[in-house]
Amino acid sequence: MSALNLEEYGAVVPLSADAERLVKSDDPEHPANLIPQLCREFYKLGWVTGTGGGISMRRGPLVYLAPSGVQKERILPEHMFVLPFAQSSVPKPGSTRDFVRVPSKKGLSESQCTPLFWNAFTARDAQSCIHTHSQHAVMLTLLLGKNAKSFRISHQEMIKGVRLGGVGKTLAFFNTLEVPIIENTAREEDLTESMAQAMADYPDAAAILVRRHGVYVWGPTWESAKTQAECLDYLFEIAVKMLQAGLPLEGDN
Ligand SMILES: CSC[C@@H](O)[C@@H](O)C(=O)COP(=O)(O)O
Ligand SMILES: [Zn+2]
Repeated sequence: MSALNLEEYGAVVPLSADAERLVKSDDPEHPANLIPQLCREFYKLGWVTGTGGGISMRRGPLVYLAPSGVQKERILPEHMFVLPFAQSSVPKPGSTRDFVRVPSKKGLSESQCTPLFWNAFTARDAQSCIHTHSQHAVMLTLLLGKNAKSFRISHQEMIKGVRLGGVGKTLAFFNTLEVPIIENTAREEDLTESMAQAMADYPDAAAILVRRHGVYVWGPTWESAKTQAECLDYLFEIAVKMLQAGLPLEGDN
């Protein structure tokens, strides 16, 4: 039987046989417990309503993923998919994926956001990535207009909660925050290449906005990804209000 070396946990876990223990833990900080709990919080913020959006986390050599198209505020630890981080290619839904653990409940498939989460894990070495359908993000992309390739804002205190590239040093009050905007596609997974390209074009960006859809935000820890998602959502919301009030997003006049 093939085995996955979980060196960090001092154990070699045989694939399939012992996989259930990957999602059973008394530790509230374990991804299998945290993902359902955070999805409940994000639901209350309007970030993951109507089944879309979510969060993925890495733990050692593994990636934890929620199921697709389910009520995200009701998912349970036993609904988690677990994939090894080391994959020969980005694990797109429907392609060959080396699951370490799949839920026994029938009809579940891993989140359609999986290859997009993977972009953050591979290009930024992020440990967690959040996808929201926040109306603040969507409304901002509409107000900025079809030709806007990015969102820029300066002179806002909450900029200080955002990190360079999402994983580096925090920005300063006098820095200008810039978040690229990509066009939406019919299927979530079809955003994979344009998100990767935007991340390459904007190495300092901490997130990617998707026009008429939402945002992807990541961080070096789940706490940092959540903090940055909150700061960015605040900035998206205030930017919407500033644009509606006819105020410039950059400068301090
Ligand atoms: C209203 S559902 C929209 C979703 O298909 C899509 O935008 C999305 O975020 C996918 O999330 P998933 O995790 O596959 O349920
Ligand atoms: Zn989405």
